[in-house]
Amino acid sequence: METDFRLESSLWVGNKRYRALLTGWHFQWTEVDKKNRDKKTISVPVSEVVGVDEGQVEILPQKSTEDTDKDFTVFYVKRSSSGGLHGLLWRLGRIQFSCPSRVLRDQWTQHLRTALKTHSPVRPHRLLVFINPFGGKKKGRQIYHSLVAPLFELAGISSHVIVTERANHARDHLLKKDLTGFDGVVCVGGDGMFSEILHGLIGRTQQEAGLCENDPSVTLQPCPLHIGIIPAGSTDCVCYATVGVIDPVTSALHIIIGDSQPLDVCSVHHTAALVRYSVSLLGYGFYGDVLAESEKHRWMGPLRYDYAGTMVYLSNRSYAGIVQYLPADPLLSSPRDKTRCLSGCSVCSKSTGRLFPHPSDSGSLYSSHFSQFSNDSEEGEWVSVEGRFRCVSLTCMSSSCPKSPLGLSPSAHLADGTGDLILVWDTHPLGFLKFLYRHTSTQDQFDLPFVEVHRVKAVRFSLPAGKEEEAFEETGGLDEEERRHVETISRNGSQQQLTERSMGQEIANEQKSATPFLCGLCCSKAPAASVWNCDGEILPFTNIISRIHGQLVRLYARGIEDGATMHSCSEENCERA
Ligand SMILES: Nc1ncnc2c1ncn2[C@@H]1O[C@H](COP(=O)(O)OP(=O)(O)OP(=O)(O)O)[C@@H](O)[C@H]1O
Ligand SMILES: CCCCCCCCCCCCC/C=C/[C@@H](O)[C@H](CO)NC(C)=O
Ligand SMILES: [Ca+2]
Repeated sequence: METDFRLESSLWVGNKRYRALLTGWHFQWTEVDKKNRDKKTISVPVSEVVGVDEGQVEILPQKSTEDTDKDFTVFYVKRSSSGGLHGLLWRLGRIQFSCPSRVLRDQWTQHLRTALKTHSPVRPHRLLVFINPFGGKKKGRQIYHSLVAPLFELAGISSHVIVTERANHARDHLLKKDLTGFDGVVCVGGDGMFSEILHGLIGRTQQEAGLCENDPSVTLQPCPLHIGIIPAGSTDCVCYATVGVIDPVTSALHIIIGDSQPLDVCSVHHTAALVRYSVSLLGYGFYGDVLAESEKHRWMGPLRYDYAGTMVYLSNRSYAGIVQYLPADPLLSSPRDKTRCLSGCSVCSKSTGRLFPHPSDSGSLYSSHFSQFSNDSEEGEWVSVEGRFRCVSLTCMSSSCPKSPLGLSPSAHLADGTGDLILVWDTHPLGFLKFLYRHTSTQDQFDLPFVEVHRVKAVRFSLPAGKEEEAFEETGGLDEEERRHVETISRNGSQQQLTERSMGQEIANEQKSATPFLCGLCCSKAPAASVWNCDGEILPFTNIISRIHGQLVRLYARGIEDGATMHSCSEENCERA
């Protein structure tokens, strides 16, 4: 196989002579001096070659080609350090070769193109792109058209672009419209836009598979379309945690070369109905209160989270609750094992076999039906704890973000089929501050006596008996519309739920009146219940059941690259800042 693509010859770059070599998996070029001695080599995996063009090609300020008949240009991924604890920035590298003859030039371009097709079979050809024109600093359109579209064009990707006109436009399109011919869906925006795509694609896939999303025991069908995220929001946590940097060009290059990163998704249910999906944070207590408080100060922009964080911290709240969880197999990994889920993570790779067993395998951990909601299953026993909590958080991944470079749970895995449940018991204000502060450094936030972390497959939360009534009275309970909503979901399935009612802003608005913080600093009586923050949306229910679905979606990403150990960095395909 390797030898089929082998091509080696002398080529020129400007007035320097190079020996270029294409083997099956790598394209490399080595400068050769006048005495025929090798100088530096640059080696690029074929899978990271973006495109090959005849002539001398420039893409900036716009694509132009000087069609000399002995030249060709190769575009490839070039890395540079992000300078932080995190991943590597990717840039478009470009090199123009001159050949002694046109025949040799054609041989090079043909061989490179064939190698590309053979070694990068999963590259997208056609993409559906949704741009939120109002996300983040409202630069989504500009980011896409100036930084991303020229790269897609260079790589021969055709895209159908939709600029969204309202919240849930992208989600509804994915649920209802013809998606034939698309290889993937790209969102240009923040975590809220990603969540729309997530809900649209998961819903569409289950609809087509005839599966009911309401039932937490149903094994959901993984989505066939990949998701690409071009970060252009005020919070881009999913992008940061799966790519390692928030950078539109890096993300566009991951999409172009067809990188594929499976991602666990948590479904959240109330009684017999799906409420929402979550990937980064399902948080009750502190994170719920911060979101509820920040919604009241949207005009502050991204600063509202800092403001709300401070106010909620000062309000010094804790909440009573019953948390039940189904532990994951402790022999496979632990949230305190000090490992990090990096590109090529072995824990996630091993999980793939467990999550998607061959039909002939018997006795697999994940049978076709989720029997984990009963205690008599061989898959483990539910553990129950009750008390007062500062916060209860569940995350399917590390949830690293610029504020917390290692994340809510630094050793969580993107695609191992489990989530990390973090229980922060009621404690004195300084203790809680220490816990929060440790998120911003490399200090272990779990190494505190009032903090527990468990790797889990499912979680239930309920208010203690008696408190339910109290919370219901404080929040006004479910209003008539919400009751109808739940009944509708139970009767008709979640598709109707998704299309009938936006789960986002309306709920946030309705719940504003119920926001615990309203009784916050100024009143004496602390509220009995907080609200759930589900990836930045407030949930309309307190008692919930959630289940982690392993590798339910795939992103155009590869996890965080560890700059220190990157093979290609040592081969000078890396520009260190
Ligand atoms: N055209 C539109 N008009 C209004 N809202 C929209 C539009 N398109 C998308 N949205 C909604 O905007 C919300 C926020 O979008 P996004 O995540 O892209 O930006 P953000 O600035 O990071 O968000 P946040 O305000 O949550 O931090 C999403 O939940 C999405 O549903
Ligand atoms: C004294 C310093 C306190 C610093 C506290 C830092 C804690 C940061 C933890 C951030 C976790 C973010 C998890 C991601 C959540 C997203 O799903 C969601 C939507 O974008 N974002 C928010 C803010 O809810
Ligand atoms: Ca996980």
